Amino acid sequence: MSSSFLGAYPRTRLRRNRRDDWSRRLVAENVLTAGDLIWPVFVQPGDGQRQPIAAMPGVERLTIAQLIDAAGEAQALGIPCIALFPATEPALKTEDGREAWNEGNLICESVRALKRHLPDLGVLCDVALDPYTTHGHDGILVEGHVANDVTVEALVRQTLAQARAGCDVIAPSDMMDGRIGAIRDALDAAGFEHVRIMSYAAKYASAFYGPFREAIGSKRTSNRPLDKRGYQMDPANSEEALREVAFDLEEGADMIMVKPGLPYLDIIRRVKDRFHVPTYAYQVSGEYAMLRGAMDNGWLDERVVLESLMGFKRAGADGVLTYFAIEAAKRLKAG
Ligand SMILES: NCC(=O)CCC(=O)O
Ligand SMILES: [Mg+2]
Repeated sequence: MSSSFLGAYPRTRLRRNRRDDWSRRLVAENVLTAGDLIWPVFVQPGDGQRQPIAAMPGVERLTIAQLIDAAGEAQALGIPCIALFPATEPALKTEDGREAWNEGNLICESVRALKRHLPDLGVLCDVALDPYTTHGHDGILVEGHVANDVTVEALVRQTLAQARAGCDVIAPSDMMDGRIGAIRDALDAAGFEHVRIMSYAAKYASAFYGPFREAIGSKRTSNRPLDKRGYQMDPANSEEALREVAFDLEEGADMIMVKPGLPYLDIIRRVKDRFHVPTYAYQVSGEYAMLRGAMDNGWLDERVVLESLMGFKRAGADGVLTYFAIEAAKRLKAG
């Protein structure tokens, strides 16, 4: 025991700094601001009503016109960037997911509209085939397995379509080997050397993505969830996550992501300590559903939103993709 604890009472009292609001703020080690948030938004075709997502109460699919309004609100709240995910019409889905590189697809049209109306808001586009394939896998199947290299060629086509539409951040979420290098080369060759890459570098095969699949309409009709363990990481592994991140950085990633968030805070910390690069967490749909469900039932109060986001900052994340972005930014503003 250190000498400060000798005698009847401690000389060093950690509670002193906790006594008042001003000194708590003065000693705070981490801060969470709206500038740390990326807001994922689901876009739907047509010009109908906002569509609720049953497993994500409070989250709705938006038409492009509704997206522009919502994105304007996000920007006004200080959120730097939004991420777009499409609810693709079933008729447009194919074995090879070719709608992904159709320059007129819902995502490309959304990006063009956003850039026209809100040129200073960052726009991030996911790169992977799952919203566009009939089978729901992130790539092209050959003999029942997602084939790496033909999928990478498809992802490059998808990337270029999104970059031409005006996308600022390409975010490959497919976990194919070598895709970051291929995408970087293709972007540079096409004159898009300013377009950033945020790699989903350590993306785990997780059951926490369940509600997302409903949101983009790639949920299986059978009860058996789609098995993506052939390309996404095993939750048992963390050394492997460091190798994934190392390769993606070598291949040219500007920012890297760990996904899901809350059950993988240890990975964020290890990645940050090892590589010292811009690192992001994705608080995924299942994490949103857990917290939202508990709040809606009165089992947890709403402070859990900012507390969960601060957890990512403390773990070493520079920012968080979160469906709570608007709500969190409003809370931060309210103080
Ligand atoms: N590529 C994006 C996702 O898979 C999101 C998962 C989620 O929010 O559950
Ligand atoms: Mg990889």
